[in-house]
Amino acid sequence: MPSNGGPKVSVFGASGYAGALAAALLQRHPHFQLSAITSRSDVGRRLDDLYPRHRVPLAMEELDLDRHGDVDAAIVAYPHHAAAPVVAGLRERGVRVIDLSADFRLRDVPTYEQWYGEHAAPQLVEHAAYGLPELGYRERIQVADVVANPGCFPTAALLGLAPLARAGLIDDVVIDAKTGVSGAGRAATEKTHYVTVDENVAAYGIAGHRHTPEIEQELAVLGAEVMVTFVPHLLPLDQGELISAYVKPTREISDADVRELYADRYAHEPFVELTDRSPGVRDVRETNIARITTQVDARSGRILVFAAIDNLWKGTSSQAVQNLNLMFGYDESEGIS
Ligand SMILES: NC(=O)C1=CN([C@@H]2O[C@H](COP(=O)(O)OP(=O)(O)OC[C@H]3O[C@@H](n4cnc5c(N)ncnc54)[C@H](OP(=O)(O)O)[C@@H]3O)[C@@H](O)[C@H]2O)C=CC1
Ligand SMILES: CC(=O)N[C@@H](CCC(=O)OP(=O)(O)O)C(=O)O
Repeated sequence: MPSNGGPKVSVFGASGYAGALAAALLQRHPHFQLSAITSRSDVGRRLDDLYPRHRVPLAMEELDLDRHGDVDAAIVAYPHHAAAPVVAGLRERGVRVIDLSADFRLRDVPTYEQWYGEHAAPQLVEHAAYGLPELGYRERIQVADVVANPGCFPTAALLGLAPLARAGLIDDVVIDAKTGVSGAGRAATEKTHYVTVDENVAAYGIAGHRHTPEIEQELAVLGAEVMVTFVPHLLPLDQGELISAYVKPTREISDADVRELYADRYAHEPFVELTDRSPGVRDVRETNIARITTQVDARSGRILVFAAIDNLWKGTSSQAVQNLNLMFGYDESEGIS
């Protein structure tokens, strides 16, 4: 364990894909000290035994809020519902928290309960900052005690659509998304079984994926009050995510003007890459980068937007470290460039 004197951070749920990567990024971070990692089913097991490539030589411990809460910050990498009570316990101990689950992303508790069921810590919702810095949340994240790290699909979709939303250009939008299997977490199910996924591609969550209200909430904040059609597809990839968005614009706009809008909006964003080439998931693999391209379809007048991210990096764990950097006053690229 490094003792570089920087803020101490615990990672809860380190045996999962997101928690393990968060621990690995913190382990080699120039400022933070990875203090402890926890799990329920892998207590005593070293993380570099479970995930050798992450090279974190620490054993996972059983959660003890008093001991593991004696830190400056924590990353909670639990599933939704399980996260909220632990986030509340950490806040009672004064720990600043980044929650990777969906528990604090939706600002309206009834909307959360409609999509996820009963909320275990509704009193904390109004205190959470939405952890997508590029959407204009940097100042809120810097002072936040709870940061709700966005969902992976909302990260890609919102980064792809934000310039259009801010410009009042979205009349209607369909978001078609593709994801690798690691997005479903470590537990194997029929949906993620090799035999189901290999050589296959299929839509899921068709009747309404739970990321839909999160995307709508943030588009509305940016000025686009739209009902979104969002359909994800599962591909035989481990990591990576691509969204293809089809926007009916509120007014006619040229391809050059759309490109200029994006270039202006993202000119100073270290983690947004604009490209003329259709972005692929391999272009952003194991990076905190969102790679985006736009194209106006001259025939239909629709604006087409493509955005690729790595679901475990910008979609989750490296974005969490980006947020942690902001919360503790470091350059937001530290440890994730
Ligand atoms: N994978 C991805 O691409 C993304 C994930 N996220 C979110 O990040 C969080 C973690 O995801 P991911 O790592 O993929 O999931 P995993 O299923 O891989 O890991 C979940 C972790 O939480 C622990 N856990 C599971 N159930 C409970 C429980 N009831 N109480 C306490 N701990 C529990 C698990 O270990 P153990 O059972 O040993 O305790 C494990 O450490 C989730 O909220 C997910 O939605 C967000 C964006 C993208
Ligand atoms: C392949 C797969 O199942 N992916 C997940 C997305 C994971 C994620 O980003 O979302 P949360 O943090 O909101 O769980 C899903 O569609 O639910």
